Order: sequence, then structure tokens, then C-alpha cells
Amino acid sequence: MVRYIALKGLYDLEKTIGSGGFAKVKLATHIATGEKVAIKIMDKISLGDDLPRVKLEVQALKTLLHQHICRLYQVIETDSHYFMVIEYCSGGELFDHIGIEKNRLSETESRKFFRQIVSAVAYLHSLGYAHRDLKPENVLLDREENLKLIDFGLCAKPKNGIDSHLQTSCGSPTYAAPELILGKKYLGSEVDIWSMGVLLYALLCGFLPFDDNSIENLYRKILSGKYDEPSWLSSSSKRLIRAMLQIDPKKRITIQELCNHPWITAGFLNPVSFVHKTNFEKDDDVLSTMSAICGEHASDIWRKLVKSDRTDYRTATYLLLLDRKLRGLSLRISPSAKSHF
Ligand SMILES: O=C(Nc1ccc2c(c1)CCNCC2)c1ccc(-c2cn[nH]c2)cc1OCc1ccccc1
Repeated sequence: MVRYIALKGLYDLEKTIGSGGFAKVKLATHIATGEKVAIKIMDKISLGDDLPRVKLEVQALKTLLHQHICRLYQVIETDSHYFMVIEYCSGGELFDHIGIEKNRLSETESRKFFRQIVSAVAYLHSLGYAHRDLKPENVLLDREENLKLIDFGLCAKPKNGIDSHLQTSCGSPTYAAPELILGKKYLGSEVDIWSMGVLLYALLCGFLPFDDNSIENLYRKILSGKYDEPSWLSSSSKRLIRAMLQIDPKKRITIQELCNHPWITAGFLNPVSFVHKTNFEKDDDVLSTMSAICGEHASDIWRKLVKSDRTDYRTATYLLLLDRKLRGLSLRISPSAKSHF
């Protein structure tokens, strides 16, 4: 096991559970609380000119506080590496959850998950962000099967707001909107709607609307906007998918219309709202647990937390204790942690 000095005494690294382009994800234990976390480890050499993406993702995740967006607890930077300590999603990828035999979800189960995606994306857009890389691998589940969006490395917050055009072509073609693969100027909000249409189709059908081994055939299919509508699709879900997979972005359903769409609200009391976790809420039980260990007054700990950049070990300890409390578990801190916050 490679020892990372930067994590010593803070996190116990366990097995690697995923490795993507320039990052690998390891399971770990936050020593102070014993809570499981995921640590995304990136080495700066192989990041190369993708380095700004990490700063972008950290900046976005620090701002985004939502029950369906994977939480960032701590960032540790050394000369050679970035470590992003992130919320543990032991349910893995949503699409693995669908399982091989069933390979598709019922309309009711699809709706349950899709509403959570819509809630996260509506919140994202309300803050002027676009994800731009919505795809099955970036939709995880936590231990209670709550959906968590991950990987905001490509998310954009155009300087003059969500309605200003982006140009960078990014994300994977299979989920990319026509205007994006044509290299046209596009709106982040509109390409996210297209990608969500592809996700909804995959949930309801168990396969992708546009798929081909050759990239030019794949492009041709996407630009044609034609895809199969299997017999099991209800007319309401067909209408919604058609509204999202509109080639012309100006004809595509907007996120606000999506929140109120009949298919989305069917069986639910209310449209999707992007009410999110408030910012840092003060919790006296957590603060008194921390102050008992480190001998500082709870009010001093809170002042330091609010003033901090919210990515240090004290913040991670506070947030993980708060998670434990919200799950009805006891609040405990190992005495060894005292020296680390
Ligand atoms: O907690 C995460 N993943 C994760 C944790 C535990 C388990 C699994 C998965 C499934 C594999 N069986 C063991 C249980 C986890 C959290 C955050 C991020 C993350 C946030 N921004 N960027 C990455 C990535 C994560 O993972 C990637 C992954 C690995 C294997 C499969 C599915 C997903």
C-alpha cells in the first residue's frame, strides 16, 4: 500500500475502487470519526494541462450543497498530488444497480431516480452552473439508495451566467447534444437537458437511444435525432423523451418545464423543487462533541469553521459528525484526532 504522508493520521486508505483518466478513487476511513469516505487521488504530472479542471471541480463542489450532489469534505494539495475527500457512495453506479437480468427499471422506479437527477440539475442551473458531462458513470447511489451526481470536472460557470454561450466540446459523444458535437456555440443548460434525456431513455429502456461502434455512425444517429421507441414505453414517457431529445436546442424542454412535466409529477404531490441543503447549519451537539475532544470552546470552533475555506480536516470532521447525527448514530471522535484540527 503506497503511503501518502499527506494523509497520515487523518485517513486510513483502503482498496482502490475506480480509476479513470487522471484520477483514481480509493475507499478510506476518516480516522477521527471512523466514517467511510472516498478519496479521489490525482497526480499533478499526469493531470498536465487538465490541472485547471481540478480547481474548477473543487470550486464548484465547495459552492454546491445539495442532497443529490456528492459532498466534498476536504481537499489536500501536495507538490505532487491532489486528494479530494468525497462523500461515500457505497451503492456504486445507478446503472449497476439496475442489474443485468432486469436491465431496465419500471416507470415508477425510473421516476423516483430521475426526479432526483432533475432536482440536482435544476439547483445546478439555478446557480449558473452546467454539468456538461451527465452520463450513467456520473450517477451514483449512497448506502440509502439516494442518488448522487459526481464528477464536476467539466462543469462550467460561464462568467456572464448560464445563458451565455460555451464553445468547448467536452463530455462523451454518446450523451452529447447535436449542437455540441457540431462544435456550435451552445448553452450548458440545453446540453444538460439532452444528456438527461439520454439518461432517462437508458433507465426506461435498458439500452441507449444512440449507439454505434463507429464514431461517424454514432454522430449521424445523434444528428438525425431518430431513435427506437420500444413498445413498453408509455405515451407520457415517449412525449417527455421526445421533448428532451429535440435536435434544435431552442425547441428542447427547459429545466423549469421539466420540473413540472406531467410524467415527472405523476404520483407525486408536487413538482420537482430544487430546495437544497442550506449552507453550513450550526449544530450544537456536533460542536460540543468536537470541543470535548480538542478543549476549544464550541463557539470558537464554529467561528473557525465559518471563516475557513471549508476544505480542511476540521470541516471534514464537522460534516461527517453531522452526517452521523442525521443518520441517528452516536457522535464520537477518537482522541488521536485532537492534534489534527
Ligand atoms: O464512494 C464512491 N464509490 C464507491 C464506494 C463504495 C463502493 C462502490 C463505489 C461500489 C463498488 N463496491 C464497493 C462499494 C465514490 C464516491 C465519489 C466519487 C467521485 C466523486 N467525484 N468524482 C468521483 C466516486 C466514487 O466511486 C467511483 C466508483 C467506483 C466504483 C464503482 C462505481 C463508482
